[in-house]
Amino acid sequence: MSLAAHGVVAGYRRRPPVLTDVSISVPAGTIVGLSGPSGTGKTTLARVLALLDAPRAGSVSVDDQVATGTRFAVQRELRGSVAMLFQSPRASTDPRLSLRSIIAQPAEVARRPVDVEGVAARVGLTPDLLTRRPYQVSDGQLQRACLARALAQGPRYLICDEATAMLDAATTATLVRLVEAEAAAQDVGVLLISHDEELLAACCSQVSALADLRREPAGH
Ligand SMILES: Nc1ncnc2c1ncn2[C@@H]1O[C@H](COP(=O)(O)OP(=O)(O)OP(=O)(O)O)[C@@H](O)[C@H]1O
Repeated sequence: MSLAAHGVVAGYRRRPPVLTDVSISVPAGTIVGLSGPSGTGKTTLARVLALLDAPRAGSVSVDDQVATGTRFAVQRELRGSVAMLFQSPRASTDPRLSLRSIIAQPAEVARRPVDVEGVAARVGLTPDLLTRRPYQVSDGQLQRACLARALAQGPRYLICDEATAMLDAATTATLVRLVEAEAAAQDVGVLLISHDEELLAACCSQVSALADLRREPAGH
């Protein structure tokens, strides 16, 4: 059981591809680290693995089932199977919504029942915070709400793309412990993308540099 990219080629519009023949596997229940210099394509790979963007070539599979589309066009069985936690909780939340609505939204769109209080408790958000809007909570609290939103979808895999880069050391440690607990308790496979080599070494069973996942086409 794993989330896997097989020979993925991906990029933006007519520009040359950012990723060339990249393969990676994130086994269920494990935390795999991904490092690499800025601008080399980690977020691009994350978005392809999260079934948000389609690869130009190659494929993504979730528990051996190859994804046939992206977003809402992905086959029903894989919808919501990969969740993503982004770097900036403020950029990835609607400032007009309460934390309760933010957490519930993706599950509601997918017409799935969601236990907002339960999932909020799992990430350490007290009920009084659920009525607040993003500007009324700290970055750390908002990132917890984003994690709760991701978990509310019942994902089999979670991709954290520099999700702690804007948080202080103590909040980073708390968030990472929460993610570790989810991986262990729910058998969620996690891809942890970070520039922080110490963080990756501390919590990942395996760490890859993006450059090592890439095989240049023959002749290059
Ligand atoms: N929406 C987009 N349109 C066009 N080019 C893009 C877009 N997003 C990213 N790129 C380009 O693709 C390349 C890879 O970007 P990407 O964000 O995947 O790298 P990254 O390794 O995640 O970087 P960072 O560590 O800074 O987040 C960069 O050259 C970037 O400028």
